[in-house]
Amino acid sequence: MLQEIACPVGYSEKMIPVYAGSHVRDAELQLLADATDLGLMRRAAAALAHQAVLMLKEHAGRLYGSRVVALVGPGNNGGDGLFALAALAKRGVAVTAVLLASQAHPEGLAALARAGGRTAAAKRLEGLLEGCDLLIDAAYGTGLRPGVQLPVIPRDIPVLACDVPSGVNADTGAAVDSVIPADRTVTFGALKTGLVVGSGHLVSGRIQVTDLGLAGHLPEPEAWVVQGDDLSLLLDRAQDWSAAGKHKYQRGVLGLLAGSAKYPGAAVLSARAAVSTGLGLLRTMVPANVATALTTQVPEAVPLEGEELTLLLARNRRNEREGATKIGAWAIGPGLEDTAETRTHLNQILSANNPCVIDAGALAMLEPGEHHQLRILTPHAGELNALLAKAGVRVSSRDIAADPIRWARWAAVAYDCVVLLKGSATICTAPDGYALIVHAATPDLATAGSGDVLTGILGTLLAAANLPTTSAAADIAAHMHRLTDLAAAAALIHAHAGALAADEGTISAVDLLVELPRAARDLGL
Ligand SMILES: NC(=O)C1=CN([C@@H]2O[C@H](COP(=O)(O)OP(=O)(O)OC[C@H]3O[C@@H](n4cnc5c(N)ncnc54)[C@H](O)[C@@H]3O)[C@@H](O)[C@H]2O)[C@@H](O)CC1
Repeated sequence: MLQEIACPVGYSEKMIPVYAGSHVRDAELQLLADATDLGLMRRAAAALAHQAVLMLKEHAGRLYGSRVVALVGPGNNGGDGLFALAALAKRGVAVTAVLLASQAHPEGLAALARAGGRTAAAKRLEGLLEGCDLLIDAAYGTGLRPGVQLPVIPRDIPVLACDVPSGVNADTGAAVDSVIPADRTVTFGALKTGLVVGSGHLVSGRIQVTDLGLAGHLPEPEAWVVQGDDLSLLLDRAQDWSAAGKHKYQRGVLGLLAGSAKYPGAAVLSARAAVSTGLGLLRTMVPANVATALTTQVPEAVPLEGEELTLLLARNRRNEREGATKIGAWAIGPGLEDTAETRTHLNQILSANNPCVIDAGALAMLEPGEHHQLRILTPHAGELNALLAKAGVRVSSRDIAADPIRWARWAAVAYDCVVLLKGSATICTAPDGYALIVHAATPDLATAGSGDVLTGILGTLLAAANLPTTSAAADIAAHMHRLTDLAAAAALIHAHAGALAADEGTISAVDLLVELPRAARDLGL
């Protein structure tokens, strides 16, 4: 789902910085050490009440006489909820704070009582939800500890989450089974990691970031969320992308090693995606039984035989000095099966040190520990799991879902390359921790062949980026960042193609291909 994120003006020029929830909490505490009043909480509560008003107008069609129930926890999150209820009560809304614990924020309780709001015990929640126009979830925010059990809220009641949907770990995106999904989340001080990845991303709804003046108290962001209009920024950091005046070799030559009798379509999908993204020339290495289908469906592709590969890789090395490589990058893996021949080709290609994207079948043939390769691995959670296991790191798919940035980073370090972890929130990360997050526009992107399309898009971007081979890379960290930018750029184009295709109904990988040229053009490629 495309996550709509609204930020205050001036919050971020382009990419939206993301911070671990606990870092934001620390920054708030630092700020409070300077100012001991309830200023921050009042500002947070005012923003929460404002969004509640918008939601009431949208869903109930009125403000006066509407009914709002808030789940109020024992900490400051509950305090925010109580002050917000008080503000709503002053505007004629019938408000009730359902107290989940024996204690609640004292000043918040006093403000609610002064405004004429009511409190109720948790056992009365079910009855109070009947006829309720809006539920404010102010049970737990960044202070959540493990082991919480939350009440079930009927799906037809709109939910506004205070800071973080209760049950979500704001540092990681993990969520308890009883998490309360929100239609909208007002988050305070900064966008939190837990809202944009993992399960947290799926239950946060539309996000409104409220500035609390924490700048100067926050550490470096943990990651950035990138959206469609960030594409040019991501690409421009790598090079001049205008195709004007370039011949086909300068627009990029991509080698594709893909396909098998079992998965012939994967090679075709990657090849078509590469060509549709504006590649100069595609050279394809596929098994004989896939070649005919590929030539028929991608007539632009020029087949590459085993012997020619050896010659070409040698020529690549010679031409590098003249600045004109014959194959600029490789896309390896879609539909690939582990055979002796495949391994020979794979090793040949990898030893040439061209920038490459490694996907699907090729991931299973990769070993950790080779250093300084300009590679992007594109696993889904299951493949990441296997990659980590080979590197001696035992985690379950559930662990990965609960803290995807962390495990994607582990793999990036173990394989010393960029990792693009696919998911409804795709995470692109370099070994030094630089990370970008791209949200899928539609859950339908999780369809067979969708990853093959992504590999083709990314292959084209890599080929056109004219990156040096490893030996020429003076500053490997800077190059890893460029690869991360390109990986996120490919994910953005892929996501936008998905959004365009979803406008027409449910989507298949072929629908993505059809929309690719328009998606690339819309985003300014
Ligand atoms: N610190 C500040 O200055 C500000 C904090 N704000 C709000 O404060 C929140 C953080 O406040 P807190 O640090 O008080 O944390 P929370 O209010 O999120 O939760 C902490 C409270 O919940 C209890 N708790 C946590 N997990 C539990 C579990 N599993 N079972 C039972 N009880 C559990 C804790 O014992 C504690 O009483 C933010 O999310 C935000 O909503 C905002 O008001 C802005 C300013």
